[in-house]
Amino acid sequence: MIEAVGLTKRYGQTVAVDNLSFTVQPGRVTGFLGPNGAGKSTTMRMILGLDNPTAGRVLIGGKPYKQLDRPLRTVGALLDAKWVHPNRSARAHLLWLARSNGLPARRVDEVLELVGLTKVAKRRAGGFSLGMSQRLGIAGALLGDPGVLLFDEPVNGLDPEGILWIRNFMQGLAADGRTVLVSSHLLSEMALTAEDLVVIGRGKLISQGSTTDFIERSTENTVLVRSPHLDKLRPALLDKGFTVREDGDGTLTVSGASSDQIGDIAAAGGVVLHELSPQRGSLEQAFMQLTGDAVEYRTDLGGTDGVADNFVPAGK
Ligand SMILES: Nc1ncnc2c1ncn2[C@@H]1O[C@H](COP(=O)(O)OP(=O)(O)OP(=O)(O)O)[C@@H](O)[C@H]1O
Repeated sequence: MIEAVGLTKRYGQTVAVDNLSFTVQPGRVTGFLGPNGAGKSTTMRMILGLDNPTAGRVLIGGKPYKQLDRPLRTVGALLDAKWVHPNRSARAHLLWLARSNGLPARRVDEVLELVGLTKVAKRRAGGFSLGMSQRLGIAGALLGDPGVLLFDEPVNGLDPEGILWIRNFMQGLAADGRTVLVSSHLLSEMALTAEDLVVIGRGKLISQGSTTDFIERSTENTVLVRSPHLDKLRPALLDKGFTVREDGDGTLTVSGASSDQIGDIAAAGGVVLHELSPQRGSLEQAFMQLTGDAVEYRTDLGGTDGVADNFVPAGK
């Protein structure tokens, strides 16, 4: 478990992390989300003892990182996949990491196998594709067989196969009972990967809880109805107090009613339906809704499109 209490980090005038409290539970993947500059990387660095909090604390299994006896056996992290000597082979890189942390060499071969790099273990890491580099970074994080894992943007720049592999792998680690915290700007991917979310903006906590709750709380569930008899159905729905929006293409979007209710009303009025489909809000819509005011830089394009552009950092 990771537990942050009143965590704060100031760099001069900038408050990067502001009185942030949250917990990350074992046995599930927790997504760490926030607009650019929200303080995610700074928080991860503080969890890993790479940066000292100005105030507050963050504990891993009840202890600050610096008090862990054998840190690599407690927590593993992938912060920067390219953090590897380019002329070293994958195996040599991991052996160096293992030796400097008192871990046995046989563990290197185990983690290479786990991430599927055994066949290329002797190739120089500098020539690796991004996907292979991410796997090597993950192998490094797993060396000490830690119960807590942190991944900063692990799917950035990966192809769909690489993204799927990382998703399954992280979910497998969580299913083993590990605590897995992962930051990402790919919200559709996070919606599939993370059961829980910690969402921050301008260094402050915006939301913590299950991904499903986060989406349901901040988006509206509607039902799309297609029928050749909208003129008959519309007044019947309004009569029941539901909100109806005419979409202009032979469909209605109904708020406040379940598809069962709409189906019953249609049947009672002898209205033929060609489509009746519940529309769920997306993580992206929920994120826009809840983090709108916390965006550090915003172009004035209007609408959510302009805001969305700011969430995808250049080069990330
Ligand atoms: N070493 C530093 N010195 C000064 N300011 C810093 C430093 N590190 C981070 N900051 C500032 O702290 C704030 C939070 O940055 P951080 O990199 O933690 O955000 P982030 O959520 O990881 O952003 P991104 O999604 O763009 O990676 C930003 O305003 C950033 O400019």
